[in-house]
Amino acid sequence: MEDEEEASEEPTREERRLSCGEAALVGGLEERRRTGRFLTVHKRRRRRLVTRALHEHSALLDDLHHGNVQCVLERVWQWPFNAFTLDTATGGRSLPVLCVHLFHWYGLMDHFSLDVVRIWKFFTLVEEGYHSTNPYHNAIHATDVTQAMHCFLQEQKIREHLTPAEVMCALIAAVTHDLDHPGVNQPFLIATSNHLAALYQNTSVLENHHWRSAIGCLLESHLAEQVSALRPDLEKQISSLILATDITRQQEFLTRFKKYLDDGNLNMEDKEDRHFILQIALKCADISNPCRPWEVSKKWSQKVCEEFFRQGDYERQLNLPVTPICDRQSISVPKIQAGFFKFVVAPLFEEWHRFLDTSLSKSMMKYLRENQARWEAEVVEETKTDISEETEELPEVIEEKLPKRRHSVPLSQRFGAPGTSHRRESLPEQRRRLTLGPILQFQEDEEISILSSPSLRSSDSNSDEKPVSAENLLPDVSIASITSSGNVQRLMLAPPRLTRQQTFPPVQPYVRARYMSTTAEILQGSISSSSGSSTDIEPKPLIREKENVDPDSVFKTQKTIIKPQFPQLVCKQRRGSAPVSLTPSEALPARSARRGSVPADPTSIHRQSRRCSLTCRNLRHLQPDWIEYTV
Ligand SMILES: Nc1ncnc2c1ncn2[C@@H]1O[C@@H]2COP(=O)(O)O[C@H]2[C@H]1O
Ligand SMILES: [Zn+2]
Repeated sequence: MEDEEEASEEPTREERRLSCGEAALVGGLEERRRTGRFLTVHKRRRRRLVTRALHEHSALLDDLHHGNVQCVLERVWQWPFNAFTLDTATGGRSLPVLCVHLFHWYGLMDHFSLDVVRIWKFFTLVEEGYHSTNPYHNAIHATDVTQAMHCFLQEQKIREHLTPAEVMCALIAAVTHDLDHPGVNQPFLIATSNHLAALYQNTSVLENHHWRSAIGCLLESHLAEQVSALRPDLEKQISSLILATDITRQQEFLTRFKKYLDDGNLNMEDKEDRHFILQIALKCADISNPCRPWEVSKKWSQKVCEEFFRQGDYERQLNLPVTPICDRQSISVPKIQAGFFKFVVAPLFEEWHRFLDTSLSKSMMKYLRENQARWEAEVVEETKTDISEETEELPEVIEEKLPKRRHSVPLSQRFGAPGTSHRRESLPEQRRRLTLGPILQFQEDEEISILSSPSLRSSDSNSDEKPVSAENLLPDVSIASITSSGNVQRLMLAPPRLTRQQTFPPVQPYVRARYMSTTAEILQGSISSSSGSSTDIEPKPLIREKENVDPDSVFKTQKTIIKPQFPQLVCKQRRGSAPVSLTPSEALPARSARRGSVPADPTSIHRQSRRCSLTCRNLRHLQPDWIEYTV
């Protein structure tokens, strides 16, 4: 036996042909094989014991975990749905569990003869494409929006007219509508010279990226092959639905929707009108969290604000003007919510209710009003506290302070650690205009003004700062999302404790390949722009691709464009929106690179293991020059 083991340590012919990374992998497998016998014994013993236990106590045969999931899924058509509960019941896999369930429920598998394995693969890829470290834009948000969409699809006015293809598009668009969201908004990507902003010419940057990523998943899961006849229409519809979720286009859609309702000329027999209603449905689903029961709604509110505040923290650290809605030091969660509910959600849902006029729409409006009243009451409470704080101060001090910004926390705490929530009031003149959301600005006269300008607004506190550009953010920044190699070089020369922010794309090459192959398809012109929408910008080609793009060719082509800058160092980086600390001493060899948002932690082990085969397959592509580009 010893001889056998010694012999097995000799490199085989196959091993000799392997690259370094692959050899390490095979080595790992060999390691397992050697210890495998031991493990097998363990497994056998355990299995016997479990079987015996089940036999003796038949009640244990009931799969509790499965039972919980079934219980939640049975209520999936009800509006007071809690995506967090489903996520807990499914062990963090709410997205594929819900979607596969819905595909079954709608009979889409049978209708389109879809392979269940490919369906699972597709939804697993989608799930993995969401950044679990985003407080809000993660897979649970996708689950929540998909469930809302499912509720809307059940409404008679909609249901009786939809074709199976339209149902499938609506569900896919809902679940992929924020795919690979970096947790920061478009102006941030523009201000930090993210390559996505350049690729999509600063227009619907995220939404263009989301739908292309969705098509990437369809291709990689080989689901696209199964619906090849439908594919052009499918892609067109999915892209157009996702592009409609660009919140800066809210007014455009609302005006059109109102006109349809006023004129009464919506014809659900007409394909274009049905598509428009699906666009509105997805928009409503996307911002439907204020219409959920208070406990669920409040949780979403806190999560979305946490994500805004994180962005504000990044902006502060980058010396960028802090987007007012993202400034934890000057705006509170209740204020953000009260404004968002009143100026964004209510106007859309009022029209949606006018269109549906059912018990569902009544119920949503009821929750919306109740929740809105709660947030407004909290704002009043806050104001009272602020006033009482103010009156405690000496009159002359108040007088002195009046024309200035008022801070409820000492200025020294301005650069407090992310996560600490300090609220303070703005200048009196700033109070007149409540600026909400990184995108929308609400004025006191209750009009919404859409900030379509991609450039960041200047803030008074930063007006003296040097102009915003990636160049002058360096090397004194602690977070960067910089794609130019010159900047990257400068970053690397900066003091050792650098933290960098990755917004896109993930380090893991197979995911990169997926997105790149989507881009490649687009460049071939196989995906036409959606419904003539002006926001669906054809991307400037990053690379010229051959007809059938395989990951290898993508990486090779990419390499010809991007010059190596800092070998090895970024391998520790994982994908995500949260800053990832990185010091040269922490850098790992290339084979240690993992995909994700935060440094590896034990809780992510099960997810990692699911990805393992894909990671291994592409390990040889982890060339430092390519990885560096992805940061
Ligand atoms: N409860 C909320 N409060 C404030 N903003 C929200 C809330 N829910 C959704 N949003 C914003 O509305 C946007 C809709 O599109 P996204 O999901 O991309 O990003 C969302 C957030 O920026
Ligand atoms: Zn969304």
